[in-house]
Amino acid sequence: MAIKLVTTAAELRSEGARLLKEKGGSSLGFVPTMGALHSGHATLARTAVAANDVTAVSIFVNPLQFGDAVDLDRYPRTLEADMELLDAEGVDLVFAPAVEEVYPDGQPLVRVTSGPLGEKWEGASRPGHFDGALTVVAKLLHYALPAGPAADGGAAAYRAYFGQKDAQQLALVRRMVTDLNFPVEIVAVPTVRAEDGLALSSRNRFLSAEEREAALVLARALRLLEQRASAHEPLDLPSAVELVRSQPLVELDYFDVVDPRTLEPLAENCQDTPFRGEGLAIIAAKVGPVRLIDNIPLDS
Ligand SMILES: Nc1ncnc2c1ncn2[C@@H]1O[C@H](COP(=O)(O)OP(=O)(O)OP(=O)(O)O)[C@@H](O)[C@H]1O
Ligand SMILES: CC(C)(CO)[C@@H](O)C(=O)[O-]
Ligand code: BAL
Repeated sequence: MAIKLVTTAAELRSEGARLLKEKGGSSLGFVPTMGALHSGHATLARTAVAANDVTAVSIFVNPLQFGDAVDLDRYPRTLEADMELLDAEGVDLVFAPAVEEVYPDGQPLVRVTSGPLGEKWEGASRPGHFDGALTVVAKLLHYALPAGPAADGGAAAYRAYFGQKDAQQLALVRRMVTDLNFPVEIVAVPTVRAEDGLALSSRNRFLSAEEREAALVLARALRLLEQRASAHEPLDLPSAVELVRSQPLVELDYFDVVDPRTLEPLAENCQDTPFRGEGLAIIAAKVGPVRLIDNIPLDS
């Protein structure tokens, strides 16, 4: 394997700098993950590798973003397989720190606050989740920041890749880097789906065959709205909600159409008038033991 595994922030820094120098490189791509990698993550890695001289991926199951200890304990950890997948995508460096490396003093006293944008939707169901996620993303972005000048003497370009599947996380990360002046470009990667439409997620493995089949209604309902939007028809959100509610194994949490940046509902656009403009249909539901989220951009 050409890929290299590092476990400390110091190693990540020195290896990153060494690789940039060795490749005469002027750009570093960084992909934060929690491991248990699937084709969605592979696409993030591939996108980063194609656009940068050096690519680093972090694998860290961040306790700070889990409210539920059971969810944290059972989160899948598959480092060996993850390394193989990333090696095949041409990733240079994997940063897989222990919890003590990231939080040497236990719980951090000072954290990033996600504000009102972090309290709605996913934040309402998982209180504190986005403060925990943004705090670790801030730390990871600092760890991976390319050191030293690029080959041409300027600063190395620094890009970080996030999936559109976690739309609220993406919107919050964008706000964080803007509001707090992080020197990194955030690149969004479209959601990768299974052939039947289910958005890939590390937690899908906990679905039984029957639950997985039932979960397809999420993507189906989103597609319905997408089709109506592109046909310039009224979205008729209530009928799409009804479709999801008709599936007994699916316990719907929320389903709405929102502004992609603020995640504020676009209520007036969802009923009887043809949909106009840009929106994002977002959905979350519990299917068996798993909380699933999905979304689809609407453009009309
Ligand atoms: N299907 C997907 N398509 C594109 N990007 C994805 C997909 N699934 C996850 N990602 C992105 O990969 C990065 C790491 O996500 P993470 O490790 O939490 O994986 P995950 O599959 O979302 O796991 P889970 O949903 O169980 O938390 C995030 O930026 C996330 O948005
Ligand atoms: C961005 C992230 C790696 C932070 O722990 C996580 O929330 C994820 O995998 O989406
Ligand atoms: N992909 C989002 C991370 C989480 O569910 O904790």
